[in-house]
Amino acid sequence: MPHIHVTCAIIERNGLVLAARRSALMQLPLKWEFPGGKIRAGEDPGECLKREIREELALEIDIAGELSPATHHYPDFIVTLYPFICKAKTSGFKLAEHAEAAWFPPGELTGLDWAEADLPVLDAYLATLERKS
Ligand SMILES: Nc1nc2c([nH]c(=O)n2[C@@H]2O[C@H](COP(=O)(O)OP(=O)(O)OP(=O)(O)O)[C@@H](O)[C@H]2O)c(=O)[nH]1
Repeated sequence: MPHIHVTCAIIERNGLVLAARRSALMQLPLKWEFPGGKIRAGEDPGECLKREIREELALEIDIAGELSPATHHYPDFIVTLYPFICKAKTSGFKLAEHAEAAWFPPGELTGLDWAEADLPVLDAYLATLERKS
């Protein structure tokens, strides 16, 4: 079974968080995710993430922190997500691959239909916000 290693970005700006919806043509069609992508051989995960966010959303980010990696077994592949908490330098983005993307108040994120691997990541992120408040 293939095991892929994927960075993903929890991008914050003005108290909102960016979530993106996979296109109908992608794996896990129409599921919401934290945008990112596969780490290339020898690539630094943070650099991978900045590259992916630039390619997919034309957005520049700064990395502010990271959460523990989370491994999930889908029926046909295993993914380990490497989640980073990021700050967007601007609010505007341009979709290159996703069906849609939008800025959400953190409390609304749990209402989205997430890729299963993201659920523990979302919980861990929301827990960091609880600890801050
Ligand atoms: N980017 C991203 N992928 C996720 C998340 N959760 C999750 O299960 N995945 C899965 O991890 C894989 C990442 O693939 P991708 O298609 O986003 O990565 P990529 O841009 O490097 O792909 P490519 O090189 O095939 O174009 C997909 O199978 C996707 O369904 C997530 O939060 N973000």
